[in-house]
Amino acid sequence: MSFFKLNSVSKIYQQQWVVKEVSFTLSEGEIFGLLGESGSGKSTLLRIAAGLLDPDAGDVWLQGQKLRLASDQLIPGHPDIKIVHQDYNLSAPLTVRENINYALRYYEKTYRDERVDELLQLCQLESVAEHPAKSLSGGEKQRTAIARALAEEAKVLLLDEPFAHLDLPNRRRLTETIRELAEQTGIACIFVTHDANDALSLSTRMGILQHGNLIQLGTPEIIYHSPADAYVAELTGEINLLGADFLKNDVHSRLPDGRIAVRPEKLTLSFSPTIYGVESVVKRVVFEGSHYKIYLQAGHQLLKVYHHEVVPLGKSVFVDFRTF
Ligand SMILES: Nc1ncnc2c1ncn2[C@@H]1O[C@H](COP(=O)(O)OP(=O)(O)OP(=O)(O)O)[C@@H](O)[C@H]1O
Repeated sequence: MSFFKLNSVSKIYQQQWVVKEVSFTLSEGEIFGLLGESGSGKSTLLRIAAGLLDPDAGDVWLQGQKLRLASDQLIPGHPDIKIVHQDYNLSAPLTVRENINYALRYYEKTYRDERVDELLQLCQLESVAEHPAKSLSGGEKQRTAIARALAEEAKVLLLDEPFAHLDLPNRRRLTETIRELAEQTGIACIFVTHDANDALSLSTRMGILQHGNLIQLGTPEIIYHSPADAYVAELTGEINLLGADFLKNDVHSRLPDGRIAVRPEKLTLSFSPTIYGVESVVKRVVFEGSHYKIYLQAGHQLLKVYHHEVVPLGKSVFVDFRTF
């Protein structure tokens, strides 16, 4: 029995599939990233998973129990499944502590105070506990919204674009918070994002949504290194899509369209001929911090390679494709 399961879930709006027969499962403590472009159906799927929206077909299961339809309930949703929306929905004049406390207003005071302290610590909010919500940074607001959602213990946490509008330090902090939450409480988490880096770095497993279809499901490593098609390859990072005839040997696996997908970091560049090296000319050089991205022309094929030092424009170099 899986902990949390979406079983062939579909949603149709105006005769269009917005979500089409999507199935996946989550174990306890798992963090599942749902990656897709704007309009791919991520928020719709998340609302169905929360029990807030009825699917047109399929069902959602938590610990072997089928979720009741939203339309069958006075207050839609499930007590063990919490969702944090993009707008946070905090009470601006109240402090962080008060915002979390409010979610526990029906509980006895001693328990409430203890639980709020625990959540402040878990969500790294102790230093801003007495600050009003309106004065918080985007990252602090997001963590407060998560703490409030988790005030009553839950089994599944659903996050709609949790990294949107966050700068890099806040993204890192939130990543850490979500990881710790999953490890310490065993909560299963689904987050939706249109940013491949967030999905790759946080997910234990992830799914790619395109026009409502879940086109690939797997660990970040599998999806990054063995994308199902050119769309997934391009969505998840820099990629060289080599024409079907570009490489004579078949050491690289091919995409369904016959092309070969190779990440730039898998290629090596040398300045003297090598046995398998493909001769090419440097067209453009871009500094990207940890490396230079070198654009090369090899016959009709444009290539991208990462290199540790700058290379002069127009120089002839050799690219080796054997390295994996
Ligand atoms: N209530 C509705 N009625 C009609 N169409 C809808 C409704 N809700 C969503 N849609 C459509 O369904 C599609 C998927 O929307 P959804 O919000 O799930 O996508 P998304 O991947 O979350 O997009 P974004 O990243 O922009 O939030 C879009 O084309 C949207 O216009």
